[in-house]
Amino acid sequence: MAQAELEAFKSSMGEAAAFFVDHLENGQHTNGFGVKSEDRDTSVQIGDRSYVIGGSHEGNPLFLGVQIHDKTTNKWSSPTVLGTGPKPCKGYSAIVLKQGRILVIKKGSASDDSIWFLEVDSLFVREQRKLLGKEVVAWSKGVRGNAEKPIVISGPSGVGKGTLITMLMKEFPSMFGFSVSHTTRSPRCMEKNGVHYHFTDKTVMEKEINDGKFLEFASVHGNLYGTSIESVEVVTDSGKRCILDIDVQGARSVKSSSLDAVFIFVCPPSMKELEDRLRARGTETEEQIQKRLRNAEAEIKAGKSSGIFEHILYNDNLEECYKNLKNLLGINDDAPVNGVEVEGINLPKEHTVTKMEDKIMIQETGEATKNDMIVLDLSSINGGAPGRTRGIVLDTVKSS
Ligand SMILES: Nc1ncnc2c1ncn2[C@@H]1O[C@H](COP(=O)(O)OP(=O)(O)OP(=O)(O)O)[C@@H](O)[C@H]1O
Ligand SMILES: Nc1nc2c(ncn2[C@@H]2O[C@H](COP(=O)(O)O)[C@@H](O)[C@H]2O)c(=O)[nH]1
Repeated sequence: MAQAELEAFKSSMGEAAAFFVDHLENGQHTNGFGVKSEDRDTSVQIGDRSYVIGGSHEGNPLFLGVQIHDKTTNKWSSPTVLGTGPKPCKGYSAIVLKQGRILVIKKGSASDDSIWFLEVDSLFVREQRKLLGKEVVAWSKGVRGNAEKPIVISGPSGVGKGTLITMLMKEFPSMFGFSVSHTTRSPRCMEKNGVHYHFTDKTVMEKEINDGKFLEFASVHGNLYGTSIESVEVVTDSGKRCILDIDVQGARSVKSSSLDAVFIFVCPPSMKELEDRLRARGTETEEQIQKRLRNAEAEIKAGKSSGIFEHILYNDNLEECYKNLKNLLGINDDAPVNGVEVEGINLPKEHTVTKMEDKIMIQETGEATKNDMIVLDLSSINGGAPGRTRGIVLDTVKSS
């Protein structure tokens, strides 16, 4: 589009402050068959709205921008953007999918950073829109293949969750990975930042929660704890099965999220034994021990009766409980010790994109092209914002 045409176009579309619109699509995107494959910004139209993808988000050069133009009001708006989105790059192809998603393909990017989904009217986005009372869109990174279900382990403080998880990770280091939570509590003497927890400040954590960076969070024994989306995805991306050690409130939030997990609750043999273990650990003051024991009663009740947990383990004899944990996870001596294979998606730098039902055809363009075509099968995609969109199947069709 020439500069003069662009200016005329921008004024006819209403004012988009400091946002360069390279081109806007016309009706071809409304039926889901439209394609954009030029440099810089791109846009797709869904109903009366154009979603313009490009530039930067709120002036931050590390975050790709999203703006919405509403045809009925002729107004531009900047939605709240949830999730961790792609960094801006040279150009994008975008295509409208079902269920309020836009597939965004980055041009010339690394294989683990090429496929993204912008959710504009998914279940998650609708919920967040209602919750926040404002316009919301959410990014989700596209990943090839599926991951094994994460494991959520809850139970009262001192019951032995950490001990069991450590045993599992020690015996199967390439199979399991720990989701490192954020917390506002102070580190214990042996605890390392980034290993046991991400120790953080309350204001910083609250800001990140508001920015949609957390899968769940809760106030536990007087401090704020939470699982960032990144903490889970980092483990899953490395091909390992993710383990979350979180309280019952957190487990409840995860249960109602898009993360399909296995939920395990660990019970103590008695309250007396729980108290003895907490005291023997020697990490809490008397006041904190009392607080944790008071909370334990309610947690055990909720753990047994809330319907969140499909497995209840009693940690009396440690070795026996560990064996039961391995059994319910289906780990026996014949189980493979490797995680899921992780592969990126290598896409040609210059390409055109077409859509046919659930398949996206990516055809290389340019002088050195071999005319091979990459097909992304999206018929089995699952998950989505605020986490990854998994289950992309990739095929290459060689030119004859
Ligand atoms: N079956 C068991 N028998 C005796 N002691 C145990 C048993 N399991 C764990 N312990 C001990 O109990 C203490 C508490 O265990 P652990 O720190 O793993 O609990 P936790 O559930 O992770 O607690 P928190 O929620 O506070 O992090 C530790 O000192 C641990 O060695
Ligand atoms: N909801 C969440 N609960 C969490 C998270 N990380 C840990 N926890 C729970 O907090 C208590 C106390 O832990 P401690 O390390 O201070 O002893 C324990 O029950 C954990 O399960 C989290 O990210 N979210």
